[in-house]
Parts: sequence; C-alpha cells; structure tokens
Amino acid sequence: MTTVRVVVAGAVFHQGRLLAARRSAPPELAGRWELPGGKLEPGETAPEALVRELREELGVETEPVGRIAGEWPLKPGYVLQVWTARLLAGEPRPLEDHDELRWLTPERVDEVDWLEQDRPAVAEAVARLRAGADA
Ligand SMILES: Nc1nc2c([nH]c(=O)n2[C@H]2C[C@H](O)[C@@H](COP(=O)(O)OP(=O)(O)OP(=O)(O)O)O2)c(=O)[nH]1
Repeated sequence: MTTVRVVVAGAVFHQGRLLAARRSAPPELAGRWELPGGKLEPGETAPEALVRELREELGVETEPVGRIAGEWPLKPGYVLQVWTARLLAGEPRPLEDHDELRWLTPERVDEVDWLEQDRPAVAEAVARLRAGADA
C-alpha cells in the first residue's frame, strides 16, 4: 500500500487581505511564494496540523474555517490541501522556512510569484475575499 502524505496550507485572511509567504528552502522552491503550512504528523487532523504549523512558522494563533475543495500533487508521495483560516492573535513573522511575508489585497494577489501548485487555491481564496468572507 502506498501512503500519500498530506501537506496542509492556510489561506490566512485578515482585514480583507491574504497572507503570502516566500520560501527560503529547499533551493528548488526558495524565492517562490506559497500559502504557509506543512506536513500532517501521525494522528493529527488537517486543521490541527495547520494551527501547529502556523504557530511554529509564523508565531501566530489561527482558526481554520473551511477547506478549499481540491487536492494538488506536490513532489512524489505528497498532496496539498488548503484551508481558509482567520488570524486570531499575533503578527506573522518569518520564523522558519520563509524569508518574507506579505499581506495581499485581491487586486495585488498576482504581484508575487506563487508556486504553480498553489495557484488554484489562491484563486479560490481571493474569490472568497472579494465576496467579503473573513475566512
Ligand atoms: N507549506 C507549504 N508547502 C508547500 C506548498 N506548496 C508546495 O509545493 N509545498 C511543498 C514544499 C515542501 O516540499 C512541502 C511542505 O513541506 P514543509 O517544509 O512546509 O513542511 P514541514 O514544516 O512539515 O516540514 P518538515 O520540516 O517536517 O520537512 O510541500 C504550500 O503552499 N505550502
């Protein structure tokens, strides 16, 4: 049996903007922008993993709200799932894995070079932001 590991990423919303994070590693992804997150650990649900990863990587407390439908292949053996999330507390800082963060309004979402695999979820997140969703 082959097990596919899930990477959960957050479309974090705050005051009408979406959080984008620029990866600092590995070399093949460094400089590209993503929705921050990470791999599920054994026994964790996706929302639990997301809360943990965003705390570790950005130093913030968040509340996952809803899954963006779909699943996108990453490197072999990994798939990306995305949840919208609300910022509850803290100011995101690039503590791990990233070297720059940016809050993007819907109009400016294309100003960063998103990883291809993140683009469908980013488009859906922006559609929700434009519709007035707060996560
Ligand atoms: N976090 C995140 N990773 C993504 C995205 N798109 C994408 O291709 N990836 C890739 C990059 C990494 O190879 C993998 C996630 O690994 P990670 O390094 O963020 O996860 P992690 O914190 O659990 O890492 P680790 O130290 O346990 O290896 O998925 C995305 O939007 N968010």
